[in-house]
Amino acid sequence: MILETSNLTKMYGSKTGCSDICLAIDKGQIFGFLGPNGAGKSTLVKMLVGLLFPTSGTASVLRRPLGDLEARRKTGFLPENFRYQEWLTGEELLSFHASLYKLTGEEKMRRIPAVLNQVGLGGKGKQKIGSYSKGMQQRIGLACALLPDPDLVFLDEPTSALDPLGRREVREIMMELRSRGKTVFLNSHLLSEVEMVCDQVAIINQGRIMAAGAMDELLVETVAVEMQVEGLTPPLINELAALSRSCHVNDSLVRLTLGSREQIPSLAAAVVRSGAYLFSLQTRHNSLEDLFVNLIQGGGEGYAGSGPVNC
Ligand SMILES: Nc1ncnc2c1ncn2[C@@H]1O[C@H](COP(=O)(O)OP(=O)(O)OP(=O)(O)O)[C@@H](O)[C@H]1O
Repeated sequence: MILETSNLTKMYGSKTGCSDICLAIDKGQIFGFLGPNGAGKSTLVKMLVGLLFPTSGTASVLRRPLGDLEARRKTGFLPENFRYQEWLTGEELLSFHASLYKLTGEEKMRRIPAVLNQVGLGGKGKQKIGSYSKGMQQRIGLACALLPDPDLVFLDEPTSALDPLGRREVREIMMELRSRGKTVFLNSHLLSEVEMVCDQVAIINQGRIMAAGAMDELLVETVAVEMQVEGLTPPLINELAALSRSCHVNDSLVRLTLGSREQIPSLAAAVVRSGAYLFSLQTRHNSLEDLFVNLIQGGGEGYAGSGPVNC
């Protein structure tokens, strides 16, 4: 495993940053780490890149203990709220980061133009960072993270300042990294983006992992159903709610989430038995957003696929 944590916990005094985090992430994956504001995402990433000491629990990064210098040299990190020295040019900033990574002179000469091209800043390296647009600043941050050709890269909201084309380019960069066997740990609020690129995801809320697994397994574990029913009565709504994980009624439209497709006939049977009229029943693609909203708003019935949960 490229990254493993076991009961990793961070307390800020009596306040929980994150608690009992158990993850195991394999090489060559794009791993999506999701959660609402204040859930504990940055706390976990900061522990994994060596910026915070855990209160308890253990972790290994690139098969070495937390804080190991060799592992840090092969780890890239794009923080969420970065602010680089505006008086430096893009090349000077990269050169500074290359020294921090202890790249040799030859590596510097090779990697700096390579990462500038990779993030779409080819030809812009001599411009001062103060003159960069927000999107360009995000790109130069990504270039810093990719500078050592890392085996593992943590990207905290890497596309928040980018336009749709820029977002697509960053997705392509992540996929290209994966195709070379690199591992990407992606923190993002953009669920559709995570759904497009990630192989595995974990959802965290109030410091605890609520769901984790391979993306395709998590999304088929629930079935979303929409029914058009005339003559809904409170007892019928109660019966439908009892048959489903979640049930929302708006006039004659009933939206439900089921644990499996096998439960669909019992919904139809309940409607017919009650004397109401079933005009339509359709299943719809369950998006990551559905899963996220159900878990966070529904108080969290956890799902665990065969994926990245470690304990
Ligand atoms: N330095 C700190 N001192 C005290 N509490 C902190 C500190 N940093 C974070 N917290 C608390 O820890 C919890 C997790 O915060 P964290 O920043 O890890 O969440 P997050 O998921 O990254 O949030 P966001 O998506 O808003 O960036 C929150 O309740 C936050 O208030």
